[in-house]
Amino acid sequence: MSDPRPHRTVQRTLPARKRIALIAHDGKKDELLEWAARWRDTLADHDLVGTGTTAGRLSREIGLAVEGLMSGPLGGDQQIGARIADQALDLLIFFWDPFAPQPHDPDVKALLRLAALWNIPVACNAASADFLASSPWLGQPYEMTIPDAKAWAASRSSQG
Ligand SMILES: O=C(CO)COP(=O)(O)O
Repeated sequence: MSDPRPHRTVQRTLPARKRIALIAHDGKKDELLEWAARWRDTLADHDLVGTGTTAGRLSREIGLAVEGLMSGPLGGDQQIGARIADQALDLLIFFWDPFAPQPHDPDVKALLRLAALWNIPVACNAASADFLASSPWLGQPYEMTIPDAKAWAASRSSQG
């Protein structure tokens, strides 16, 4: 059986102006809003995207420009995941609720899996988000490694 794990990596440079996804489950939305209000000026220097309800509240209540995708239970987590796979997202701030099972838990798991796979910095609560937002790399290009998708596809097609 083939090794189910990509071994080769390539370099990816995250741009100085980051594309940041902001997401919160209902039980965590107030916490995310509070956090985003504290970091408002920092966040305003980057391109923000969010799942529908979260993005709407960030725009309305804090005045941040946030591109709103589909609401999470309707596919928004998957849309964010697709951006990760396309290398079109640089940071994920996702306050998921450890106390509330979601009807779309498989989508949440899929999003977190893609973030881990593609080496995306992720914050899951206010403290980890503070660390990300205060990182010197937030406003600078950042070099990192990601799986080599071409080598992965080539090795799998040569086995078939
Ligand atoms: O459910 C979510 C993430 O899994 C968030 O979606 P909303 O921002 O639309 O509430």
